[in-house]
Amino acid sequence: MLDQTPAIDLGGLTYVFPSGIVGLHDLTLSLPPHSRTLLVGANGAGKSTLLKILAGKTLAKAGSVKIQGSDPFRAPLGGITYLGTEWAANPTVRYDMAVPVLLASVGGDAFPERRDELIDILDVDLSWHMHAVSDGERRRVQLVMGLLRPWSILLLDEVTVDLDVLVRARLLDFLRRETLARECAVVYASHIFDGLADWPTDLVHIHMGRILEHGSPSDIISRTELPDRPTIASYNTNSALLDLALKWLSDDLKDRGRRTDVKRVRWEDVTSDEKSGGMKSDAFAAYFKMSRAL
Ligand SMILES: Nc1ncnc2c1ncn2[C@@H]1O[C@H](COP(=O)(O)OP(=O)(O)OP(=O)(O)O)[C@@H](O)[C@H]1O
Repeated sequence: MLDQTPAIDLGGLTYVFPSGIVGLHDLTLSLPPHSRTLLVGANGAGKSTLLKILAGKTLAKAGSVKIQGSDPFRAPLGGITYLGTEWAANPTVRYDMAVPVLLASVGGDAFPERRDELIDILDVDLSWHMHAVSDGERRRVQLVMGLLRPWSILLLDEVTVDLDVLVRARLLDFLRRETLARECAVVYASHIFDGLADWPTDLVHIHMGRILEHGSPSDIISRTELPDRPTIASYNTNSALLDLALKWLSDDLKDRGRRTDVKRVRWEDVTSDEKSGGMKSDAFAAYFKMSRAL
């Protein structure tokens, strides 16, 4: 019988920052094995916050998070790989260090075939030294290091932004092949939709810490009325996915309203009633909207 355990399963997940600001509100989401999920949302929507919780880096205040049936914070399974942009800013990856030394330090020799395939796909030059590479070249090394060990859940937070289009396309193709060949899943937050039309199996629209939509791109695109004219004057696209993202983010902006029109409210300002059971009350929704719009 096929294993039906979802790759990722969230039940009423709510996350509150230490400052008291609500970051994620009541997220319920199930992503199957072999899925490739694209998180779509404006800057500040909550994508990184969610990816860090999935990676087990932060503990959510309420609700449940299960990665292949286990809580990634309390009972980490291993096999979760999180790749974010902060790695490249770490001074230690800007020392005069040869790339083969770095790859060996993360166990490259244990996966020689995979290592060599990734070096080829990401077009990494083994004579590079980390103090003398471009941002995109440094990113390629990060990706080879991060993808070396076969992961079961891969969480990518905008790490393809500084890759050239060819390397990005080859990387996305590699990830697609991985999800087809093994029981693994990818969640990818990106603002770049070029070439992604056929890549995701799942789209998740996040707005101000809430999931507004989840489904397959074809289902969502077929049920969404997309404007026949560009959402932004003189910005013409040939991609239904990009049109959808532009529509979602335009609607989100209207829904959020002007930043100057909202006042900051904190978690403790919400009554204990609303925190415990009435999360969907108008008062909580208004609180949540205000807290996220600042
Ligand atoms: N430590 C913090 N305390 C309070 N609020 C925070 C904290 N860190 C982030 N935020 C807020 O949480 C919201 C979500 O941030 P997050 O980084 O998850 O957004 P994002 O969707 O990944 O955005 P981007 O596309 O810009 O990367 C933002 O409004 C941000 O200002």
